[in-house]
Amino acid sequence: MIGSTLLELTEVTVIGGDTTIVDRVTTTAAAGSVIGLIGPNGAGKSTLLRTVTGTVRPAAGSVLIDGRPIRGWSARELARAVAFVPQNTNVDFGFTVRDVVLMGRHPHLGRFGVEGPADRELAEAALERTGTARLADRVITTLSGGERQLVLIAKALAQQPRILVLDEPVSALDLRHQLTVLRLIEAVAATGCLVVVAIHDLELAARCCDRLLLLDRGRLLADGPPAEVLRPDLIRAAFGVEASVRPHPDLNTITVTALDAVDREGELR
Ligand SMILES: Nc1ncnc2c1ncn2[C@@H]1O[C@H](COP(=O)(O)OP(=O)(O)OP(=O)(O)O)[C@@H](O)[C@H]1O
Repeated sequence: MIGSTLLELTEVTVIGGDTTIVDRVTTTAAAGSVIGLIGPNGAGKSTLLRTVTGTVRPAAGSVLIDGRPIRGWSARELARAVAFVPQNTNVDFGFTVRDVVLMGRHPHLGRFGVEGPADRELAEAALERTGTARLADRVITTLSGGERQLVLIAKALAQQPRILVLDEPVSALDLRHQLTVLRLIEAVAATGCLVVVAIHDLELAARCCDRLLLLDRGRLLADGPPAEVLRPDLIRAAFGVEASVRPHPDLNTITVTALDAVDREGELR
């Protein structure tokens, strides 16, 4: 169930070199909802996600969690509230999968940093939920890209965050594992967690997100339910493609098919 506002971005602006990477983005997101971040390569999706995880500091604007600016939060406080699954799954050399998932518990451990039985149980549960329990004793560097992606999702689940931030979580996954992650996202949101996910697959985005934010060259071009954002004119303006957008024949969702590349400097700007 969608709850009250948990995350508020106000006029968030990020500058890199002499480029404005994120340009005055304002939005809010409620606990228990799934927010999808879509847009072309280089639109600023990862950068915007990293303003929520606190790893990128906006040049202007504010990021609030629970009404409090995260600028003043300690790294540990932030890590308790926000879990991040990055796009490039660089992993810690030599650790087993179980060790990596247990690391998700670190922000919650006491002064001596020792995991207890409850932490181990949460890690095992996260391994089960992501279908990675059979890999638990493997060294993470020996896993395939998709397996690694699932393990990092397991680590984030073990963290029990209030906000789960995922950057392209299904990019390396086969159809079945994409569904696994889709269901996990739904299940995590049902527990009251806010899920913010950057995703290129517009059909998956439509299926799993309550709301989509369409970013284009750092600017928020649209913010609303999937059916309102995945319109041919908006897709043309952001992605530079003519697209066919149709109701799905079997499911209560929509299909998006790119037909032709067109000039991106379209009618919307
Ligand atoms: N430190 C920086 N200095 C200059 N430009 C940067 C810097 N960091 C990122 N950029 C640029 O900002 C733009 C947005 O990058 P970002 O990774 O946020 O995009 P994205 O929407 O996640 O893209 P993709 O879909 O390709 O992952 C890119 O053009 C990138 O090259």
